[in-house]
Amino acid sequence: MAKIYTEKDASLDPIKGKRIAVLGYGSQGRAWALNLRDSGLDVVVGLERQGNSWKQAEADGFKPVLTEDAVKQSDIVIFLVPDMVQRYVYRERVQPHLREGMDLVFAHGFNIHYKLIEPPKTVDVYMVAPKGPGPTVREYFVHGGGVPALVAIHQNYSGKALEKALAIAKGIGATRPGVIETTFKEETETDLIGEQVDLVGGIMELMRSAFQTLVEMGYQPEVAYFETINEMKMIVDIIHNKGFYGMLKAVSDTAKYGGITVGKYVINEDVKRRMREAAEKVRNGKFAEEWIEEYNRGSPTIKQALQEIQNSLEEKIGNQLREMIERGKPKS
Ligand SMILES: NC(=O)c1ccc[n+]([C@@H]2O[C@H](COP(=O)([O-])OP(=O)(O)OC[C@H]3O[C@@H](n4cnc5c(N)ncnc54)[C@H](O)[C@@H]3O)[C@@H](O)[C@H]2O)c1
Ligand SMILES: CC(C)(O)[C@@H](O)C(=O)O
Ligand SMILES: [Mg+2]
Ligand SMILES: [Mg+2]
Repeated sequence: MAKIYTEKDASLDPIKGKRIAVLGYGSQGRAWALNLRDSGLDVVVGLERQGNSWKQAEADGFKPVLTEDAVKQSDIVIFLVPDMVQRYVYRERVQPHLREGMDLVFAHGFNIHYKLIEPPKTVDVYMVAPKGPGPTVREYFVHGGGVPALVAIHQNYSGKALEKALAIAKGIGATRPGVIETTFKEETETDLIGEQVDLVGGIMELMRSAFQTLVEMGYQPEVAYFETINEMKMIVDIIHNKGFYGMLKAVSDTAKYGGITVGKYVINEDVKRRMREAAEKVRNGKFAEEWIEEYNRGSPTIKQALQEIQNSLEEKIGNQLREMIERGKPKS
């Protein structure tokens, strides 16, 4: 059984009075900086230059400073810049100012697990990895909840790394639901595998393939959009609240029978074999190598795919229907 920590196991005391540098003010950076500040902690936002993130941080009431100035004045440094950028930020802005006893904190284990960053033994290195997108980390916190997270310790120089990881988790709201103890290896590999085969890649291509199938068969794209893409949230919300059994209870017997039989026919052993292949590429480091190379070439695959998706029929139809979709959303 996994070790789960909740509010009663965590205190802010181990990090009270310490200054926390949040490096990056994007998806997670903004959520963490705001949540930690609202939890009464001393946060400074560190950024590379005066761009959009800088303006956003100022609009939220922070006084951002350059990355290395944030590092110099802080005890705890949280890496919330993109994974591919972290090793450069570490090498150029963090490492030269590292002091014995400082903490390096990650929201995902990529750079530590694949040894792109190798900190000295005299600092604590730990992770608090929210299991949800940054804007949700903020939204749940504001409404009194929190997104569950994983915590892991890579280096425990002080002997207090777990207490501090739990304090950060509490500060962002994650101990309200609970946090699970893991390792950098388990978090990194499961996070990458999950987002590839399921959360990001799998679900998107499942929905797009279903949409395209209906349209290619001559059905109206608007009808196809509501059927294969828009309704997904409603079904997933029921799974989220009540599990698969609860979802199957909520749909018709016709949908139950069709779903149970055809689901396994479409998402078959062959699909699972490919999931396993993708997972092995994460485990043996091939995916990391491939992603680093893509990033070093200027991320052409990402750029091309974003353009293709933006111009796709499903996206255009979705944008056309967005007003209608918005009108139907609950008002409170
Ligand atoms: N996005 C998520 O919901 C999510 C969820 C869990 C964990 N994480 C992890 O959190 C970390 C941050 O990811 P994110 O998605 O929030 O990042 P992001 O892409 O939203 O980060 C953007 C921030 O990084 C800065 N930045 C971008 N390029 C930079 C560069 N070249 N040099 C310096 N700063 C640069 C931007 O100015 C901005 O402030 C990653 O380790 C990621 O794996 C993200
Ligand atoms: C939000 C996700 C997909 O769970 C996260 O892992 C990320 O990398 O953005
Ligand atoms: Mg991820
Ligand atoms: Mg994730």
